[in-house]
Amino acid sequence: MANLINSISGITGMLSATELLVAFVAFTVMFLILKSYRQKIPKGTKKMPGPIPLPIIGNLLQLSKNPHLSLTKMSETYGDVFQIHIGTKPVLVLNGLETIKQALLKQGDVFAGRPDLFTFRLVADGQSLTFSSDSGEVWRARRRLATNALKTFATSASMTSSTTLLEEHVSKECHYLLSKFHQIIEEKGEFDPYRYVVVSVANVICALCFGSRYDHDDEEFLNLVNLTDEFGAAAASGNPADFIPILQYLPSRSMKAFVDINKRFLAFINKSVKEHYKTFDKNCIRDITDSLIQHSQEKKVDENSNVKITDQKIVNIVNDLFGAGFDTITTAVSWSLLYLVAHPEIQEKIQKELDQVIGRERRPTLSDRGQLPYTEAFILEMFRHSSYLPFTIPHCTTEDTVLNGYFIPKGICVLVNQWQVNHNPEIWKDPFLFNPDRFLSADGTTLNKNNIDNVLVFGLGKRRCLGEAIGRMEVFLFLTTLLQQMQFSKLDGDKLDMSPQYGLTMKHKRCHITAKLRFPLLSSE
Ligand code: HEM
Repeated sequence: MANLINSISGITGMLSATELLVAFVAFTVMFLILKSYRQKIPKGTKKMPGPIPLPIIGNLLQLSKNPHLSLTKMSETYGDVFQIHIGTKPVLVLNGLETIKQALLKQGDVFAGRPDLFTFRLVADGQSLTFSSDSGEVWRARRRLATNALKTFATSASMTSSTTLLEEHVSKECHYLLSKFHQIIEEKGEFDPYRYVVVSVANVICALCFGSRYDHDDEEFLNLVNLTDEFGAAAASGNPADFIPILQYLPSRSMKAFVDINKRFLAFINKSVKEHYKTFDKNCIRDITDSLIQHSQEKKVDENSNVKITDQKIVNIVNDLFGAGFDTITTAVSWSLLYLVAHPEIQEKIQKELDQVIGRERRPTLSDRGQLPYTEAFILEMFRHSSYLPFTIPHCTTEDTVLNGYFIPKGICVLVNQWQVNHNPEIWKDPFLFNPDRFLSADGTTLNKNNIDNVLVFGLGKRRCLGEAIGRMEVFLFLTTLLQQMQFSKLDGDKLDMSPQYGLTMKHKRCHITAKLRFPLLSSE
């Protein structure tokens, strides 16, 4: 003991008063940070496991450039429920299908919140149905309105034919898209599929929301719909700026771009909404925007509850539908084209099935879905293998709870790892192999229901994607219509780079492919 005191006094003798003060402050700060990491755990529950955080930055370095991969790796050590720290903020990471079902389905209300994140506040002036932290009565009523509006303007029957409005819009856009592909191939021999698919898909949701469409060469529209890469990068799960407040004040090129994108998006939507107000006629409801204006004027938002919603919060639901309705589907179609050129034998099998079931005289319709099991299996495998929405949008807990015996505090940000579920070797044999057959019965004639339910792409429970049905229909219609009439292939000698770039939706690098018509284009009628 005497030795220890001697050595301490020896050391202090060598230090100045200023150095001692700095050491004391550093020690106190460390102590306070470590104390802030310690949680009080109620009796009978366990503390969540997880990697030890560093002061100030937490586990930021371990997240790496691909958080879905690093968090999946961590789940092998810590299990389905674990905690990391981004900065000093705790974040819960959920893995494993059964655990995720337990949280989002069985304890759905508790896990239905959205965290109050810096980037989320920048979307739609903080009024977004999807990203704002509102998860109470107002969010529920807005969600119902959005769901009903989509149903009315997408899946109801068209006045002019026996198909749905969605089929009509997709069929028209596919015709323009195929003509455009054909024209570009004649001129240049190759094309960047994403560049054209995004306009066609955005035109479908534009038709539903605003009753309008734009040309493939409309620069203003092109600039708007091509902003999604930067949006997805900033809104991705685990953005440090959402958790380390000082980063919000430092100059950042990507954050400036994100603010700018949101402003431009809002300006585009507001312009369309304004025009709708000017020409609104309650006896002629033309599209989703009109129907939302009508709801706001008649205040028939929700007959079952007394919830009061501002007109603005009703009408700007169209912002969420437009934003969510094109990036997700464009990314699906574009990944599909890449898988098809990487696996020409799979493309050939799909085309054989299309020729047998649909032939070459008419276009595919939704009623063909049941007769095209191989095509459906391909779409499921594209969703699973790419897992291009690696996490759902972050959730947060609305009250203290217990999951798998672990204590989960109220208000904790929750990352739901869809990628881990879709690549879990306990569910999927050879998870990294692209193999549509895994979704088919042994004789290849029917889909395997159990495996379908194991793919996680649209989230689950209260916050599950409200456009899921339309999303699945649209991906099916775009792909079958394109593949029926055109054969796609990679450029000679080209090595496809299929590595995904991390974001809210993960995209492949832009690339060029080529294509040829399988028979003369079907007419637009
Ligand atoms: C293939 C296409 C699509 C995929 C893969 C997809 C996926 C997702 C995912 C993963 C979420 C987050 C779920 C969660 O946080 O737990 C979500 C939310 C949402 N999606 Fe989709 N989506 C697609 C298409 C669409 C379409 C076409 C629309 C509407 C036109 C749409 C509207 C929404 C909305 C409004 C939310 C937020 C729901 C809420 O917070 O209550 N989505 N989607």
